[in-house]
Amino acid sequence: MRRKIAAGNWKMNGTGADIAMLTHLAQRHSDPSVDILICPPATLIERAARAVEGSSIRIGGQDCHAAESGAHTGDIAAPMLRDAGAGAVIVGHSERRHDHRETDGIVRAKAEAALTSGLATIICVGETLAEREAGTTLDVIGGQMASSLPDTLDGSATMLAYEPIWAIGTGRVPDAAQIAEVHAFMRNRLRERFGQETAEAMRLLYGGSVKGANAAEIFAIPNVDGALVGGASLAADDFSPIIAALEAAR
Ligand SMILES: O=C[C@H](O)COP(=O)(O)O
Repeated sequence: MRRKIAAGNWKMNGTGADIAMLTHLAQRHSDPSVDILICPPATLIERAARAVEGSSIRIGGQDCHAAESGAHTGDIAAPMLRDAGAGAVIVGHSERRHDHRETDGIVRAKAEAALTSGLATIICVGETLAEREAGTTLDVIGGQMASSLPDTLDGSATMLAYEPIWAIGTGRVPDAAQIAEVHAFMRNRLRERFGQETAEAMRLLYGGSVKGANAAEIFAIPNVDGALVGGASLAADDFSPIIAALEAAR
């Protein structure tokens, strides 16, 4: 049975003052029946990890470099994230793919580095609005999966996040049938490539305008094992109802 996960991606938001949010969240969810992960900006990882010590909240990075160390100004290696207190990392977010021109090959190398370092790894895929409207969504997702996922992976340490780009930060969410179709497709593709055991162990997250108000409906969709939440993960009052909806969906 896959344990559900509510993952928050703070993106380029947050300063030291926002660490208090984590303490509130930890108090509200002292014994959660789902995993809770917060990925703050790199500047806050160490402080965040210290703030949630002894609680069930885990801290993750938003990106890592494919190399273990070296001359890569401004980048952060997976072992550095571990050292700072992170237990997970997101790779291949559409904002990284777009802003930093990260290709599937780069995402795959990052995922390999993250998994090798012992970080739980969330690999993101998702189509643009033009691709959705052209009817090529499954081709796009299939292609991203084929080229962004490492050939060998630990299903329990690897998560796949479906994030339609047109739903990120827009308030626009695919309908339940659209999410169900993509998630079933992803599970099947995983089964074909990695076998039943790995495919069943991998958690599939949905991301894109998840809020307290739509969380229950999204979590009722088959093959949705949790969410990758942006805007609504910044405040405990917004993220908490999403965690509660996920717990109720078990
Ligand atoms: O990583 C999170 C996603 O990009 C979703 O962001 P959002 O919840 O603000 O739409």
